Amino acid sequence: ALFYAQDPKKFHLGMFEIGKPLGKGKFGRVYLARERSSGFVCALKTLHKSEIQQGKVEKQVRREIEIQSNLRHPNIVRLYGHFHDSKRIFLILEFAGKGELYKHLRKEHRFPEWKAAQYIAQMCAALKYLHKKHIMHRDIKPENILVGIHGEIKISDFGWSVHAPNNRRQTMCGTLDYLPPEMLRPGASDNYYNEKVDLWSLGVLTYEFLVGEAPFEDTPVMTQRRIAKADMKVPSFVSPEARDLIMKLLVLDPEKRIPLEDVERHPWIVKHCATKGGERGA
Ligand SMILES: CC(C)NC(=O)[C@H]1CCC[C@H]1Nc1nc(Nc2ccc(C(=O)N(C)C3CCN(C)CC3)cc2)ncc1C(F)(F)F
Repeated sequence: ALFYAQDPKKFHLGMFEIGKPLGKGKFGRVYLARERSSGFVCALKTLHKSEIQQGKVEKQVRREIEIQSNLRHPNIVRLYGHFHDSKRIFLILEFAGKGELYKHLRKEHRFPEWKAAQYIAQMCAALKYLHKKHIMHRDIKPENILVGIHGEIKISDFGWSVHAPNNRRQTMCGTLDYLPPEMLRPGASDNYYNEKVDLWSLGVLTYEFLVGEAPFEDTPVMTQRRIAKADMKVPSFVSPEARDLIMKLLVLDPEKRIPLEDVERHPWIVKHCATKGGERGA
């Protein structure tokens, strides 16, 4: 709300006091920043135009800005505005006080079931919000999730998100671990997939939170083969309820994956997430 004091069209670098670097994004650094007149603290993500042009990702960046600017959800990183100078594009983003989820996961090796269930419930809420707008994220993984000051999680990086249905083939970069089989299937020019791709990735995320590694982690060739057959083993230390949810999300046929409404009501989620007003009599 602080930003609305300014005319949204006139953001510029001089408006911000730049603080410590928060880390490196894909196309440039991210800095802690404070908007001078309001004192509002945010994250300023810089994208180098040269690298964007080389990477031929202008369209993706424009889409990321267009999509994320219109999203308002506690489990989605807010994009308040953007501006550019001769060399860089600047995204004015919500500052997440507890940083990058994947760093917490690496440090803790794996999350206790109560924490994993609460994170998955929050992911469900964010995905329900996106899917209602017919937006599929398509790149759900720990690296794209941040942690807010109260321990709540926030997804970001909408570079791969698109409005469903989508029958264009995009070249994916980075890890294959989270890709659903229908995005790996070769050929089929009318290759058609929809937001159910995010359900598969939610299953991979649940597995990785509880086990500490992705279910199909292997060499790239083997990973693709194992995804295509949903070939994975759930270790015995994972509770039967959690295993049940994972097996209902990692289903080859997108139509047979458990919908988000049923994920929210799943016994493993209900057991660990006291929903407000949902409590049964003690
Ligand atoms: C989803 C996307 C793919 N990821 C990103 O963009 C990454 C790329 C680099 C930073 C992050 N982007 C953001 N990070 C924050 N908060 C934040 C980050 C790092 C720390 C932290 O651990 N340190 C400073 C530590 C403190 C201790 N020292 C030792 C190491 C760094 C603490 C808070 N808020 C908003 C953003 C956002 F996204 F809005 F830009």
